[in-house]
Amino acid sequence: MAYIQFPEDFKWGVATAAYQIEGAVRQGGRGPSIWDTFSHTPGKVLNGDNGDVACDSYHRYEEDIALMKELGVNVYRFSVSWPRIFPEGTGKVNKEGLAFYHRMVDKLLENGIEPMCTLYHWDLPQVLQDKGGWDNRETVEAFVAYSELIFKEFSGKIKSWLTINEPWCVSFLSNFIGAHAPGNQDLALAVNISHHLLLAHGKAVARFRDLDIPGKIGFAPNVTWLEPYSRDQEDVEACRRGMGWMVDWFLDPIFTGTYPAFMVDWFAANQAPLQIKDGDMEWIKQPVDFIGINYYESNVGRHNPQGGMLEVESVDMGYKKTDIGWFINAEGFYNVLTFIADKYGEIPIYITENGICINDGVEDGTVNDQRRIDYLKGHIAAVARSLKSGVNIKGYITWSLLDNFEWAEGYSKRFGIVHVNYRTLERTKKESFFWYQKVIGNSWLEV
Ligand SMILES: CO[C@H](O)c1c[n+]2c([nH]1)[C@H](O)[C@@H](O)[C@H](O)[C@H]2CO
Repeated sequence: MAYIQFPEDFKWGVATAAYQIEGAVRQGGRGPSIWDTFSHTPGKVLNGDNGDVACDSYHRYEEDIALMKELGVNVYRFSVSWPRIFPEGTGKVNKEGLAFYHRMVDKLLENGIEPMCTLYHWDLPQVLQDKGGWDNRETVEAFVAYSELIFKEFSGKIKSWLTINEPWCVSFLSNFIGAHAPGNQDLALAVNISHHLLLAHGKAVARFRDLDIPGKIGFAPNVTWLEPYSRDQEDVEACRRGMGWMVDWFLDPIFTGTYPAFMVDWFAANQAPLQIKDGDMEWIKQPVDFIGINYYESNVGRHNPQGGMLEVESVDMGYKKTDIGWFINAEGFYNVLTFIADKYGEIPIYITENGICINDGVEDGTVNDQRRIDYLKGHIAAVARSLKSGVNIKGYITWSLLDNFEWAEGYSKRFGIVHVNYRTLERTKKESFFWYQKVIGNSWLEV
């Protein structure tokens, strides 16, 4: 049996997000978010599920941290619920909300687990959405004020910060495709929102620097790899668009201060012109200390004039699929990581999300999720291969510690290495938990 040894200082972790695990949506002074509204709107979430209770981690965080301690992780990536801090989005601070996160962060630190805080993981205060949400530049300033409060409140306790989780999902998935809250379907709106998200990110980074907060800050784009079905230029260009609006659109502005021209032109040709105000790009291109990469799947793509706004379609090449229907292809993980390193250089990278939807249930007190083990093994091996190729990867954080509220799919889709019984809220460690525990303990992978 061969082994891949990871660097001595390589970090291993698990990730969650506030709306997906906390519950207690009307407790502790929390205000409503766009996901409270969306999940309570009939037809928006499968089976009418919502995050009202979720995994009840607002009350059970100590049990969750005990699981992390047993697992042996050194990093826990979580998100702060903006409406738990500012129930109205701005203005009056909810002290109970701050106290909750202090309790949780203190418990992590007591257990030798480094907190990695995502400031925005999609739960925008509804009051701000009522004023236009991310389409309104005032929301940018509100985000900076919220970020500043959290920076100051947790300075010294939290030293790894992510501004925004997956701005592609917040802009295009939520305001063009419309599958997530608030559920708009308007490309011009989505392009404008994508710009405001980058502006909010850049201004928050600038404030972090001005306040001289100890630690490092980045953001977490979701990425994919689209392999052209053929060498036809049309297929190659279609795949570049499929990656361009997700990867280059959010990384180019931060690393070069400009948007990728091929996407600016494509959006303009689709009546969605990019509107930038003087000085915006200076704010956006604030240097970051690292980037979080969220990767799940890749596809083979080809040009199809009927293939949606981007004129691209996925070709089923017979790859295995997950229980949410995504293709499994660890090769694509290596390809996109090396693409990012080739294009954006030595920037430190944390894999801030990688995982698989496997809906196996509890049998005889455990969950034999061998397919999840196979996926994690292949994708962690791709990380090792990328490291060997010189990609500056500093850690791997799997999604997720717990089965949780999977957005528009509700509780029907399970990503956890710990099973959650949503009736009893009982946690059950899956076989993948014990497999990951061994990988972390040795910081090596058997291949
Ligand atoms: C298309 O996959 C995205 O990169 C992605 C996948 N995921 C995500 N983003 C989100 O950051 C998580 O909140 C989801 O729970 C998780 C699993 O769906």
